[in-house]
Amino acid sequence: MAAQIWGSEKRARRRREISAKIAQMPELHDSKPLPFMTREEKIMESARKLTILTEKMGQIIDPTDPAELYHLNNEVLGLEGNPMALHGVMFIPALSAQASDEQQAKWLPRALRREIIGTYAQTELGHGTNLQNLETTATYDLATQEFVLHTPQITALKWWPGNLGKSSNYAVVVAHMIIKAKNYGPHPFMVQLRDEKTHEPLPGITIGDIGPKMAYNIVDNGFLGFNKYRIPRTNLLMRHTKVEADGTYIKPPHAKINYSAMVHVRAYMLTGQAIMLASALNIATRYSSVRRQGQIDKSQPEVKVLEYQTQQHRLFPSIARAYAFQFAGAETVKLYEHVLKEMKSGNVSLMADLHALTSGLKSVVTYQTGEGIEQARMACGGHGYSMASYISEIYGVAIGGCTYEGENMVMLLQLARYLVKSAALVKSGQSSKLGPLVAYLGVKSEPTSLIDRIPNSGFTEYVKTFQHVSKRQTLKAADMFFGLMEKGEKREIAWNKCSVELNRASRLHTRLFIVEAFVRRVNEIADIRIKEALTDLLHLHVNYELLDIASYALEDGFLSASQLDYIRDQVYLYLGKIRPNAVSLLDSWEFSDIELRSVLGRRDGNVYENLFKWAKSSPLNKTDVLSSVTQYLKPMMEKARL
Ligand SMILES: CCCCC/C=C\C/C=C\C/C=C\CCC(=O)SCCNC(=O)CCNC(=O)[C@H](O)C(C)(C)COP(=O)(O)OP(=O)(O)OC[C@H]1O[C@@H](n2cnc3c(N)ncnc32)[C@H](O)[C@@H]1OP(=O)(O)O
Ligand SMILES: Cc1cc2nc3c(=O)[nH]c(=O)nc-3n(C[C@H](O)[C@H](O)[C@H](O)COP(=O)(O)OP(=O)(O)OC[C@H]3O[C@@H](n4cnc5c(N)ncnc54)[C@H](O)[C@@H]3O)c2cc1C
Repeated sequence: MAAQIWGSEKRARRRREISAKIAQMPELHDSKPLPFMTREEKIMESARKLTILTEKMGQIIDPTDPAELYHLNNEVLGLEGNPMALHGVMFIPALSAQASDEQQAKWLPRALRREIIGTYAQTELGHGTNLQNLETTATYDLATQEFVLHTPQITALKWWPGNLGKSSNYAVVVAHMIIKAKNYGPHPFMVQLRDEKTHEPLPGITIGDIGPKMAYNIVDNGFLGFNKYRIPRTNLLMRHTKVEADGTYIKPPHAKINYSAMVHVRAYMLTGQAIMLASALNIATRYSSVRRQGQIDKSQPEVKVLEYQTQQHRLFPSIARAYAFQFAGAETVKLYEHVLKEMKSGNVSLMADLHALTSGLKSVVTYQTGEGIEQARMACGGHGYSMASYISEIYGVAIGGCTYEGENMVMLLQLARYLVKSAALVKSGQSSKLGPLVAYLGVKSEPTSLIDRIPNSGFTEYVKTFQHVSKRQTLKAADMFFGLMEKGEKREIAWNKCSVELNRASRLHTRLFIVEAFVRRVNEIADIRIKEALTDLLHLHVNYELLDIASYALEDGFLSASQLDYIRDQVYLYLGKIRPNAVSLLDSWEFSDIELRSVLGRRDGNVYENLFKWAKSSPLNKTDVLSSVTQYLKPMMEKARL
């Protein structure tokens, strides 16, 4: 099963080997539980481990393999980020995709050797979503052949970029490029921020940390202002766009090609989200098979809380989602790598499809991951609320994904643009022009769902039902939009008035893709036992998801009330079938105790003793009487007694 999750037997074996090596290297372990550290201590601890990793990485992993690097990071540095998180996640990808060969030769080896630390500085205090209204400017000075970076007002301060505040000395900065008074829109520039020897900010740069956040507090998300700060013309990233010495602008082959670093993260973050969901579920499911509370049959002893159907209903559909996201994420990464290769050789025709797909997936996956992790926390009762469970930290980190790389509603609306264009093709009789991901929009469906009517139909009838609801909602939302325009409404106003319906279509389309990716994977599996376990999980997935969106299928009578009862019964049937495999389905992800950082989720199940040990190690317990008591509470009580 680990081979299915991680992509191959070799990958699963390598993960195990890497975890085993890390277990033998105490210098790479947290020196004390992260929840007991201050933010400064955590950053220091992370930087300490990061430096050791830079030295010893080659002994543990193949540093050129992104999957091994990701695993190493998760084990050693953890989910809360690290002082170089954005260096790998966005700075290097931005340089790789947007810098010319000559620029790459100059900067990439230094970045890869970690001679310099970089980040991606795009979002500002006043604007994150609407890139057209970013306010930082890069004005070309023809006389000196330099760009002059400037922050005209407070809202133009860069705000949020990870590791910008304190750790990075370089950044890819996105600014509006102005040449001879003409604004060419946002473009990426390579900018040195700090002196390489002293790490002091360079003259003309104002920089710092934006303060503590809901989670990710090891990352120094920062602010950045420029006061007429000059950089050479050749620091504009010039793989696709060029500016010649005389100010001549050579436009890129696709208007949005400079957004590729964002698409990179949107594609790769899906499996990251799956891992976080599976981690929280691993903790909750293991704990649920240790925790005994109450009886189902009063004549029997107290049961493990995992025996309660409500507990299973709370956890198991999310287990199925974690697998579904991992499989859909793996497919998306493959597609991304393919499109990137094509883009590098000048073919930009697949960019729109990839943008639409990753926009929808990013939104649905992060939202449902957040939901699943929060349910996992509640499933652990009181102990879930303790930082000893570590679930709250996983939650805080995971839901950051609903916001970064494009706020979820906004990204769903990006997919909706693609769906509406596709609907227009269907309506004008040009269905043959539909791309493969939306081809179903042009296919006539049966009048009613055949779920429960065709024995042994596998998952075909389910897929058809998802296709039907997605198609219907897409065409309905598109009709609403076209209808408003026909009545004379301006395009943008009409769009806004339909945007809730449009986003519903985007969610349904994305959920269909996730279901299809799960079905594709299960169909590929040769090993009978693995196939059987995953088929059970897929049954739960399709029935649970369909129940969740049933109103769309009921409103036009595609599903009947009796079919809905059948679907509900299937959910209960598969909850029971999955119960014996539940812990194993999560243990198959092979998270080590070091990686999980959870007292509740320990592999050995020795929860209570370790919770007590953990509590005793709280800094508050270093002394029996705190100074808050001697200074304030004790005098207060004494005064009251007089
Ligand atoms: C490697 C492992 C990674 C794992 C990750 C794990 C952990 C992560 C840890 C920490 C966080 C890390 C990073 C976070 C970093 C950031 O958050 S960076 C900042 C991200 N910011 C955003 O995402 C901003 C969101 N806004 C936008 O993307 C755009 O502004 C917009 C909403 C898409 C609108 O753009 P605009 O230029 O104004 O669009 P316009 O209306 O002019 O045109 C729309 C058309 O453009 C097409 N389009 C847009 N984007 C793309 C694209 N990327 N590719 C292709 N096409 C694109 C769009 O489809 C429209 O086409 P039409 O034909 O007109 O419909
Ligand atoms: C943990 C974290 C890490 C980050 N890292 C980085 C980084 O490394 N580099 C970087 O540059 N940035 C980074 N960011 C910033 C992040 O990319 C932005 O916050 C994000 O893109 C959302 O933009 P915003 O803050 O402007 O939200 P807003 O756009 O202000 O969103 C507020 C509300 O308005 C709605 N809204 C906005 N526009 C529309 C619209 N057109 N239609 C409908 N609704 C709309 C949104 O849906 C939302 O409900 C990070 C953010 C976080 C939380």
